[in-house]
Amino acid sequence: MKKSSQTPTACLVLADGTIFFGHGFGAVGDTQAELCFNTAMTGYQEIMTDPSYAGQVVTFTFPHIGNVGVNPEDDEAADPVAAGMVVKWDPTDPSNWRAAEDLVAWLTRRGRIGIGGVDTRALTRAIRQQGAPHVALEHNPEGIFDIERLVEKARAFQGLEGLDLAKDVTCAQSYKWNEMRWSWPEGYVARDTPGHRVVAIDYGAKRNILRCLASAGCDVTVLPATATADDVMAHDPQGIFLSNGPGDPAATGKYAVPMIRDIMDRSDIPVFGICLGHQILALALGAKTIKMNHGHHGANHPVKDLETGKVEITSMNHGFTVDSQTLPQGVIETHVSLFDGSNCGIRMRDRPVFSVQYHPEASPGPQDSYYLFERFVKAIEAA
Ligand SMILES: NC(=O)CC[C@H](N)C(=O)O
Repeated sequence: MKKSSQTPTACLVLADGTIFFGHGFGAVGDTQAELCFNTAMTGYQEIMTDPSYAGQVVTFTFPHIGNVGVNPEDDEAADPVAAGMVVKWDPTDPSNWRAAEDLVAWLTRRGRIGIGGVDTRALTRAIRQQGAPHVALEHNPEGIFDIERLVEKARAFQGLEGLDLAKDVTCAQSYKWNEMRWSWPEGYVARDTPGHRVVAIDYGAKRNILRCLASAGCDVTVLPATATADDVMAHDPQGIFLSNGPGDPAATGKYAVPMIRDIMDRSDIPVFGICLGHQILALALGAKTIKMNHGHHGANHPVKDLETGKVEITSMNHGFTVDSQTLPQGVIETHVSLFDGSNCGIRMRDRPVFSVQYHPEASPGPQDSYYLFERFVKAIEAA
């Protein structure tokens, strides 16, 4: 482990005035955000580059962060999106054949702040008790902190409720996606088909989702979040995919929700949504979404498929949830979380339209849910 100085060089301040001092690493400066915790034991790079983490600082409950370094293949987006990271142990030097760079150099180069030496158990308990707090995080090698200013900064953070971040992280222009997965879950192979025309709406799409769609046999065209139904239909799609993404799903109510309603009024095209895409689809069908206390972020969340009785271990990252009490007639709840009973999947009774709250692309995480990509392709083939 790298030697760490005794003087605190970073400071995490919660809006209620609680202070955690630690060792700064990565970029120097400060940031304000909502604080969450992630329980995954692998995948810190994928987590930091998942666009759904915009506006959030991530506390890693697993202490070995930095041990496998970072590499260009594991980026889920062009740049890290999470505002910062909180860890228990200072990042170690990497020891892995895939490492192209060490985490600290990567964070510094890419402008993201880290704090090490934090009691992440105490912090995680605080997050569970208070609900995801608003925080300010500063890294200052001089070790001089204006705590009052940081408390004010934390309090001034608007919070994710009502915040539309999907339009900030979406692509500027449409593009084709051709890359496949690097490897396949047991029992699956890449489909060598001419490819079904799929339009993927990018609300902050993770690259591995697009890889999974391509690997399952989709010819993927990615469109920006604000694409209209006309823009989508101009591609003559056989399937429509709604991606994951950051912020409050209800805040996309002016563009994404009406676009999906419009598409469903005009056609019977199969629709598949993941995470934010799931929430936006639920809103379009007439349900409501609500903010959770501290959300679900990890790679170990058990989900029950209510139609088969099977339990999947899933990867999750969400702070909002679909209120299953508000699902309208004709929309079936297909999956629930075995942690808290919250909604994890829906489908329309009489149309090939379905979505899940969790991340079947498993990046990082278990591969149990890959079957959903195949289900989407089979729905396209049956349509
Ligand atoms: N991963 C996601 O797509 C997150 C969806 C949404 N921003 C939430 O936090 O619930």
